[in-house]
Amino acid sequence: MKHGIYYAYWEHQWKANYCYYVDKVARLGFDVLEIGCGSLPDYSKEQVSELKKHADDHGIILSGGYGPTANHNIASKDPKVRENALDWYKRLFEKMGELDMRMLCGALYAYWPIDFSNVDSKEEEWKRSVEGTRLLADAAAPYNINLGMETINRFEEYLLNTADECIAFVKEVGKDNVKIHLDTFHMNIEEDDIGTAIRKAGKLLGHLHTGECNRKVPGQGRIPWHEIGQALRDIQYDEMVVMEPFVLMGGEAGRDIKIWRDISKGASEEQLDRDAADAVCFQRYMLDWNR
Ligand SMILES: O=C(CO)[C@H](O)[C@H](O)[C@H](O)CO
Ligand SMILES: [Mn+2]
Repeated sequence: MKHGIYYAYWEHQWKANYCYYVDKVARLGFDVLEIGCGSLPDYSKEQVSELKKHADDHGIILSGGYGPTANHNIASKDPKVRENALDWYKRLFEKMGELDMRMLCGALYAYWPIDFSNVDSKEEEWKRSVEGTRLLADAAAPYNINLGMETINRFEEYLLNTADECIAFVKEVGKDNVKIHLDTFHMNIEEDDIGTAIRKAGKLLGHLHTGECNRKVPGQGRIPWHEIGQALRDIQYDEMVVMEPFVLMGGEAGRDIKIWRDISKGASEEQLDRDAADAVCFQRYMLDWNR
């Protein structure tokens, strides 16, 4: 099991200087840095090799998170949008390949966060999404990239809210590199039983996000970590576990994640760093059955 953190814990925008965060997370005791992929297709050769060198020098694995914008919606009603989205993802996969990135996760089956004033019937959306995801999977396969279909709560998404829905979706897509991606924050809202949801996902679970009920770092809240650790052991989960805390107001991230108060309580960067370092120790202890 590899333990990671999403860079946006420290940031307000959906892009950043990832070299800075490679250095930081290595120092704090992580194995993985998850980066926001929105800017990657436009990276120059120099930017790619600088980031790759940082990651290699620090022994950090990079994974990719992406909340697709509406114009990158692979399930859009508009065929032109779907076509442009696929082209954009192809450019992304090329850059991810150069960076040795093997996981792209998020609401890749549609876009995020959803504008609920403009939704199609779930059945129609599902059909287009299955087709679009198959195309994405074929484009990602030559680079050995797995795609994590993130199961997201009802206030942000409407296609995949529960592990059951994600299991059905992934099975229908039927591509080896399309995996289930669960997130403890979303599961806390939607699942009857978090352990059961993980066990049902079983070998199809390809990625896991962690965070408390209010998106603080793991260990500062009331998510049932023992139950999750037991379930991960039951399915012998051996992929990445990436914490995704969000505690800062403002910017694109504050708006999309809906942070309307300073959850960090004015924490300095040093304090955020200490909390992350404590959280990765906690997460290894609670979840890593193979440690
Ligand atoms: O949990 C999430 C949204 O609530 C997602 O993992 C990411 O925050 C999103 O894809 C943006 O990167
Ligand atoms: Mn998540």
